[in-house]
Amino acid sequence: MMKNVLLIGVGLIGGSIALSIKKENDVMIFGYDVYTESSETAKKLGVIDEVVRNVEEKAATADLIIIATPVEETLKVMDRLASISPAIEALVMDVGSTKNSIMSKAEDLAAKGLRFIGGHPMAGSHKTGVESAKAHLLENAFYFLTPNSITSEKDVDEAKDWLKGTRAKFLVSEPDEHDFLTGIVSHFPHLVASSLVRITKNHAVDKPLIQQLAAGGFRDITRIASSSPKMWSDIVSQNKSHLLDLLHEWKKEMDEVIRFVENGDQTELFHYFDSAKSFRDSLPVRSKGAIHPFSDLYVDILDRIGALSHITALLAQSKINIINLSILEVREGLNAVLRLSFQDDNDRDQAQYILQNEDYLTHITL
Ligand SMILES: NC(=O)c1ccc[n+]([C@@H]2O[C@H](COP(=O)([O-])OP(=O)(O)OC[C@H]3O[C@@H](n4cnc5c(N)ncnc54)[C@H](O)[C@@H]3O)[C@@H](O)[C@H]2O)c1
Ligand SMILES: O=C(O)C(=O)C[C@]1(C(=O)O)C=C[C@@H](O)C=C1
Repeated sequence: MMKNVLLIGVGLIGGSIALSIKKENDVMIFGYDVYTESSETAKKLGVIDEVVRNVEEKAATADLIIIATPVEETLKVMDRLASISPAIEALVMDVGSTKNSIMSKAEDLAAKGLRFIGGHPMAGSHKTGVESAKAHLLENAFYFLTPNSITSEKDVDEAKDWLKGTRAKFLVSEPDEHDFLTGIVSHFPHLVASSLVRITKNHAVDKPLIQQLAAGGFRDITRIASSSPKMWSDIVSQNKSHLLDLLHEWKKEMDEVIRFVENGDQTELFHYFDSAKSFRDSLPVRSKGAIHPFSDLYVDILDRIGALSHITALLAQSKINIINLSILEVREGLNAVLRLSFQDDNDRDQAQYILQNEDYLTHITL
């Protein structure tokens, strides 16, 4: 029997989950967004089946409701759903990057009959909006589920079943453990990336050449600073306590770095970089999520006119879509490394095959 899914917040993550649900289920997906243009675009793209204007009416007949708004908005949407009378029967899930505040709200609303399970896919992008949604965005990524005290095993299984088309790997966790872990690997790095960009911006006022030079490493470490400011200001407000601890730890770490640099002690500096390198190199490169939102291929190229266009033309002829492209190192006349990002491993492997046949030296990892 056809089921009804109501998506509230029709953006990158909500749209991607809607597409993955469509793949596996006989469903009608109804989309509501504060910006009606977003839900209208989603309908044109086939991400949702119908644009919703009256949330309360659709919620009453939905089997599943997915809240995919910025996390401060999620709290308001939850209140709104809990105030519907008679109480809605749908399983309600969210996708927010924080879980403590949302799950404590869910505990409060459980008394009003709101059947809620928290969720957070650990993959995404700095891009926003339904135009960037992909059915396979969350493939192989970890997907946190945070049940509350009244969530039954049956609800957890129901949630996993709805989300099976994401091909994500589920992790059931306590909300506070979730916020601690994601604080370290996602939220805190975000603050650091934005602070690096701001320091650079301040210097660029007097020295505009900085903007031209900020390529390679700077772009790698600051990509996430291009994400949605609303999404991130909401996340930081909701994970305040863990982030304050981490920021104090970071200050101490920087004091130590200042000491190493002041002392000019090569051995201390070497160990500092070496221990960071060992841990970074040990991270699983093939898993999706925090480290690898897309599949990358590295290609050695010569610094010659037409070198880039030759590669992009070869891939275009085979209809392989390059999601992103960057040059990691280039000094005049020497080899450079071109990093090509693809939507998935399949595209990457095909690209590798084509380029190797043309005698390009390619690598999956650097
Ligand atoms: N972007 C990522 O990498 C990522 C990954 C995992 C989880 N998340 C979480 O997913 C959620 C959505 O993020 P996104 O990246 O899809 O953002 P997005 O900006 O692409 O989509 C959010 C959508 O919610 C809409 N919206 C805002 N307030 C609303 C409200 N009150 N009612 C209805 N719609 C409203 C916006 O108009 C927008 O279309 C956030 O909670 C975020 O923390 C994001
Ligand atoms: O790849 C990115 O652009 C992301 O920022 C994705 C990322 C992350 O930090 O890993 C960001 C926030 C989400 O809650 C989950 C994933």
